[in-house]
Amino acid sequence: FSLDSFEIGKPLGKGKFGRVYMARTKSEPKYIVALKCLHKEEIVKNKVEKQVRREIEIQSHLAHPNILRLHGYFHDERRIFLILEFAGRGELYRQLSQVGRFSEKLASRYIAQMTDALIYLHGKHVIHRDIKPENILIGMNGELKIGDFGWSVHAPGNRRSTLCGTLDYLPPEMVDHKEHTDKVDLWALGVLTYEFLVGAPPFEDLSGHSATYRKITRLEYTIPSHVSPEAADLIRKLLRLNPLDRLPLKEVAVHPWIKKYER
Ligand SMILES: CC(C)CCNC(=O)Cn1cc(-c2ccc3c(-c4nc5ccccc5[nH]4)n[nH]c3c2)cn1
Repeated sequence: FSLDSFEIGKPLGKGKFGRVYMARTKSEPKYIVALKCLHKEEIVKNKVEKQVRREIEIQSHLAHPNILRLHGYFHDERRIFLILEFAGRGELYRQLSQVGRFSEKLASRYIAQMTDALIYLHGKHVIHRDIKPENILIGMNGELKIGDFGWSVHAPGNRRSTLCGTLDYLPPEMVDHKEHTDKVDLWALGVLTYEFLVGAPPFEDLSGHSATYRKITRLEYTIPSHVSPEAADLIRKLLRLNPLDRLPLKEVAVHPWIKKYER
């Protein structure tokens, strides 16, 4: 592949270190993809070439219906191009902000898909570490696709550089810069379940980062009464300070709130 193999369409947003465009292969079969353009000088300037190489290496070996595919990549002297799967219904956080919060049925089916994807990732000793609505896309048939692998590492990981963006999904062990395991994704799954049902993350504190840190490390959150007892039970079993106390993925997959709505 080269840039010449594609007709470039509308911009789909700006991911990390670059922009993403809708694109179509010129030759038959005409394939719609998301073409991400990364600028080499940006990558070098931000000293993330190792991370980008690792992310490309990780993502190119993953194949799961709920994980966004990296079909391939190529580069010219200035840029790296990633040929990513096009997700037909766009960004999950947009859907969530449009409707406010999801029904129990939709939230349960989404969490079941995320659980499947995490079982697959952890089976390959990959920790995602950045599960949040902004990194999840929706496919043509309404299925979720985990996108960005900006922070995935081979377990056990120990994040070095500072995190940018929201802290809402950070588990206590990462707040305290402790060594962490794949159990960080279980915490994030609990935060995601809460946010799908409530419309805001459990430890959100708009007054700033330190307030959010404090709520996380003290496990300060409340579950609104409209959330069903089964969903509340699952949230409580995932949002545990001790990573070893969090419900394992195999048990999440058969939890009553998940079984209740499965197809
Ligand atoms: C190597 C590393 C630094 C980057 C590797 N990871 C990514 O590139 C993660 N990433 C995926 C995207 C992305 C963004 C948007 C889309 C879309 C998409 N489909 C849409 C439909 C309607 C409206 C918006 C849409 N965006 N499909 N696939 C995408 C893929 C952006 N960054």
